[in-house]
Amino acid sequence: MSIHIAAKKGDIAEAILLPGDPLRAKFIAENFLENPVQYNDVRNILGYTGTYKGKKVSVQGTGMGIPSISIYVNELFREYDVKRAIRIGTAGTIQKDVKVRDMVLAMSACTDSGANNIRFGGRSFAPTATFSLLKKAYEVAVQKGWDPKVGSVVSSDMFYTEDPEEWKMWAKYGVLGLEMEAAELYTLAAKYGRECLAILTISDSMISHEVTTAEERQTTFTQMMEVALETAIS
Ligand SMILES: O=P(O)(O)O[C@H]1O[C@H](CO)[C@@H](O)[C@H]1O
Ligand SMILES: O=c1cc[nH]c(=O)[nH]1
Repeated sequence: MSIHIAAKKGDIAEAILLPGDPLRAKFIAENFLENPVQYNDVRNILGYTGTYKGKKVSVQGTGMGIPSISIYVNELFREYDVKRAIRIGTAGTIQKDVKVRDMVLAMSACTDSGANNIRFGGRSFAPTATFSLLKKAYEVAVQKGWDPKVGSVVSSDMFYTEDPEEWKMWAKYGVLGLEMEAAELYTLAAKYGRECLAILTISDSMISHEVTTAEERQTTFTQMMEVALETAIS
């Protein structure tokens, strides 16, 4: 047991998928894993372990934002020996050629978060995905006939920014989309020497203002789930 996860050592696989939404974790467990067992319901942050194509995989919600994912990933790395952590999240597009429902593989994650300012005393760390996972996820997606976009995202502390046009500054620098957790996952993976990747589905557009429903975000972004599971067991 850790403070926020009610699992015994060994209950959680070395490879884990990390959606922000705990109900996305439940959906994956119920629709993709064989013999899923729920190991966590503390704070309704649901966690499950099962097998995928015969290999042990876990999936667990992280909640929204860097402080929340930081708690779960710290505990998963320190107390459960998780070795491979793949975030599967949603993001807002800030580029015209990245459309709603597109898949984004986050090669790197910029951030405005206070977390890395505290850690690095104002110096700038470059949170980066593990190349072998990025390569595998890209190959799986392409092999399935999908068209993943690869590039940087920004993990922001603010969903509702003071300046609603702030995203344009990131867009000018080629950043593909907005989300709220990848930079912390990548930073902690670097600290603990683990593998990490964030696979995102575009759920809304800052440019066209197109949005998807909560139901869609929970249950229909299955391409990234499949790519994440194939990458997790590779
Ligand atoms: O869909 P998830 O994984 O929660 O990811 C995105 O959605 C939430 C905001 O709606 C933030 O957590 C953001 O990173
Ligand atoms: O953090 C997020 C997630 C989805 N869409 C956004 O605009 N921001």
